[in-house]
Amino acid sequence: MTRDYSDFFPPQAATIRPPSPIKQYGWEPFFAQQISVDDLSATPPARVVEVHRNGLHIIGDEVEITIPPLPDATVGDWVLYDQSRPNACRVLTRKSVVKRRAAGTGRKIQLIAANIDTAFIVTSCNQDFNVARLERYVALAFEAEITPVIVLTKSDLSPMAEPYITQAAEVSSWVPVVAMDARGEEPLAKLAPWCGRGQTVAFIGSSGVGKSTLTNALSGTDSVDTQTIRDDDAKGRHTTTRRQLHRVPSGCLVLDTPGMRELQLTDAASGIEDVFADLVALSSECRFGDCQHDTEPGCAVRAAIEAGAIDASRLARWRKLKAEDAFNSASLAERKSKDKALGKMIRAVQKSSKKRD
Ligand SMILES: Nc1nc2c(ncn2[C@@H]2O[C@H](COP(=O)(O)OP(=O)(O)OP(=O)(O)O)[C@@H](O)[C@H]2O)c(=O)[nH]1
Ligand SMILES: [Zn+2]
Repeated sequence: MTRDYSDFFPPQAATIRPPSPIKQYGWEPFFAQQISVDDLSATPPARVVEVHRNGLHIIGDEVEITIPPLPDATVGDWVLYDQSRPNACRVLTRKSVVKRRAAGTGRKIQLIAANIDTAFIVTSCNQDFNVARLERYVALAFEAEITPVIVLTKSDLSPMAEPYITQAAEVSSWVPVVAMDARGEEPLAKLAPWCGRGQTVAFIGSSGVGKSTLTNALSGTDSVDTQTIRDDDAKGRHTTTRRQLHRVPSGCLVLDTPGMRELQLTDAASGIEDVFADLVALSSECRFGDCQHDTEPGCAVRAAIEAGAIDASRLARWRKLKAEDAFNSASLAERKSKDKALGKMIRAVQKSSKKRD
């Protein structure tokens, strides 16, 4: 009898080879279940890792190529690469998508990025810290179906980071808060839970809060600023054209697109409801279904404020965010309409946003 000793030997090289490119780029069952085995061999999946003016750079298993732009694809999308008709590649259903409305006529929806798993909402422990802004970004992430994480940088500069952490934690009980000095080793360890292999992350926040510093910390380099590709645009100004996913040593993919940094609140009604879920729940107990929580009798929201259970400023911020969203989401025609209520609300929002940033 021959005995099988194979269990005593180390695994064969073949079984420990690195994951396939698509796994490294975040391929997972959510996408796999959208395609048949036939699709898989005829039109292999590939991820859009970079968008530039004349095409989309895609990477898959044994595929790395630039294809013509597809009207409904953006950075982060998975496409089924059709070699014979590259300009007709199918875009797979997304796990998440960030969009915005273009300025100007038509206010068409523009896709910013797809299939982001985690949005790191970055602010610093100093005068940049602003609860209303955090709520706005968290609402955007919820709306886009992205996991938000609040990152407080410059904890080394503030003798008292604790009050900032407490306030950030009050934004939503669903959103973790991590504080750090973005310049050292801390980011790698503290962001690790969201930065595993194939995870796609993005940094959102105002200028100067440390987004590039954090990106460099994950990359283990200080190359982000210097690597930015800049093109002269028609007006002779320098604008960055880079919209790309880059892989970092931990195996996660960091999205770097200027559009992510300048997000407006648009079409985010349900994201706002999620951030203010406590107020939404209370509203359902108001006597009137359309209660404005103003002077109406039987208002559960005002009762909670009077009882000290919620802060009046939180109600004010909820209203402002809803108004801002309604304004930004309105079509041009709606904006021009003579609807007095909308006009009044728009003026109020414009006035308050001038004060804000
Ligand atoms: N002391 C300290 N400085 C930091 C920290 N994070 C960032 N900085 C510094 O703050 C400055 C701005 O950081 P950036 O990473 O360029 O900020 P950014 O968010 O990428 O800014 P934009 O590119 O303008 O959007 C740099 O000089 C950083 O070194 C931190 O945690 N502690
Ligand atoms: Zn009410």
